[in-house]
Amino acid sequence: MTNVNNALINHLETNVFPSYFNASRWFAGKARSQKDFRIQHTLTFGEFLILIVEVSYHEGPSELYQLPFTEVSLDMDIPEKGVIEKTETSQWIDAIYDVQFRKELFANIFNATTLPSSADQSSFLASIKGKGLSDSDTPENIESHVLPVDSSNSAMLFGGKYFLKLYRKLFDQTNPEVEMVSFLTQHSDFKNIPAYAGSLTWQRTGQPDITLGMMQQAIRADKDNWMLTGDFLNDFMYGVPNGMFGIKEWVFEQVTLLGKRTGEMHLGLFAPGADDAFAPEAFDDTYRAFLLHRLTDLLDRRYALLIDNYQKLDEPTQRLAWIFMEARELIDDFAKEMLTRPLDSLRIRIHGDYHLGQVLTQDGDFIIIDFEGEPEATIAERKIKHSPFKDVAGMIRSYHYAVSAKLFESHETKDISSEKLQIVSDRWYKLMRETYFEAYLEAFGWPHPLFNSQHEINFLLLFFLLEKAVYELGYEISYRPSWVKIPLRGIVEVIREIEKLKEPSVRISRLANPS
Ligand SMILES: Nc1ncnc2c1ncn2[C@@H]1O[C@H](COP(=O)(O)OP(=O)(O)O)[C@@H](O)[C@H]1O
Ligand SMILES: O=P(O)(O)O[C@H]1O[C@H](CO)[C@@H](O[C@H]2O[C@H](CO)[C@@H](O)[C@H](O)[C@H]2O)[C@H](O)[C@H]1O
Repeated sequence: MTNVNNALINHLETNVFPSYFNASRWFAGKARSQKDFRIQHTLTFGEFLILIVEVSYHEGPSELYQLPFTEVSLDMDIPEKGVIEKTETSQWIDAIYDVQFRKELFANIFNATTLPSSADQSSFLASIKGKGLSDSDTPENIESHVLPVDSSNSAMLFGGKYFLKLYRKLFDQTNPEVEMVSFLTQHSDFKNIPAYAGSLTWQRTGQPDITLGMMQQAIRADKDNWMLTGDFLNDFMYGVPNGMFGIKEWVFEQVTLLGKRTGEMHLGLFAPGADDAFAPEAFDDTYRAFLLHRLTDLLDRRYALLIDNYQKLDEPTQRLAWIFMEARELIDDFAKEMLTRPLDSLRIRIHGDYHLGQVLTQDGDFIIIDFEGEPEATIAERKIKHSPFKDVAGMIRSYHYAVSAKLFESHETKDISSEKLQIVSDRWYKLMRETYFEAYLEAFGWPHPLFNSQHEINFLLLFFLLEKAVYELGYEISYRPSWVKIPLRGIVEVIREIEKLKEPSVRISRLANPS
């Protein structure tokens, strides 16, 4: 049984965790000024411990992280990233690298066990078994390994059939992903997600449950849709230098299928008879004010970021940035319409961070993953119901990203003028957007309570396209400065569409060619 005394706790907090956490891919606080690392709870899980570590910062809210913990002998082969500390006699490791810990996780979910995790019985580790876990996959002989997926969480595979995601940064609530995946698996006909197989929750008396992990059926994915769309574009791009605009019928079929699956996902989430967490809601005043506030706040932050980084941008990107800055009033006026427009469409729980990378391809069909919601949003925001057009806008933006990234960054097109590339890229994007969107609406047999009229459809789609592109601008400035022009082009495109809705006299002048 793993044991930690006060001296060890102190040592870990002071001497070990600052460097260990900062070297871990899953730690989200690397760029923040860290104050301290404190083991807030040590939860007993069979022979193992799960440490709940609070990281506090000099500014902003603190964060909670989960670190499974155990001591093993020095001769046990542990990947470097799993070794928390080596002593002369043993090594302290992240317990996910111990086969016994993984067995314990699987067995607890399989048996839907609830274990006391503190001596005073005030907290429990409760496992739930989902419909996707077969009774015949008994824990005794199940093989397991940690997946090399290096992201903000850790992942394990059991018997080649079950994928378990262990959440690292914890929310003080049930993770939205568990709510979404279990709802779709257990209360809808939607089949294009990996079925929910179970979860592990930390339960505390008088406080909200905290999700520690979720298990789903494993997907043998050939690739994700970002890669698939890249293949479409590689094919398309060969014709471009020869003045050919050719898209294979197969591409339209795949984009149509994605529109259909997206529609079916939203139909699965449209559940008028469901309880409060999933029942559709109206565009009431509080929600409208929330949306406006969110967009205005995002715009303020993005304008500030753009000004701070303006000198680092190349000239064509600076020109796009200018169009965006000049259009602030137009954008603000458009955004304010959210308060006053008649909107009878309904809103529901949605994916929340929907893009081509979140759709895997398997056996010629699509499987949708990663329902955790938008990384920048708070946990409460991630559970808010939205128009499903927020997801649709996310996917449309993704097609725009795919074609922009390919045509403007590839060797094959380097001798073509940016004006010409812009025309070709716009044409490809519009065709995909239209194909995807038509197939999406078709899945509902429009009209539908989620999309009340063509006016509402146009307005909501434009609103969420704008919001998404403005969100992406921040993501690119922070992580991929050479791609800043992609969301800026997306913003300019929305500006042009807003202009079209206005009288010609208030159209702003085109300061530059958006290239
Ligand atoms: N059910 C699954 N089966 C197999 N692999 C999966 C499954 N779900 C996700 N993956 C793989 O793990 C990666 C990370 O999953 P994701 O849900 O995006 O986690 P994160 O939010 O930590 O990035 C995906 O890109 C995919 O390659
Ligand atoms: O890591 P997540 O999948 O949660 O999402 C974040 O990273 C995405 C990039 O990996 C980012 O997506 C943006 O870039 C994609 C291409 O790399 C593009 O397909 C998306 O349309 C675009 O939004 C996403 O915004 C961010 O939340």
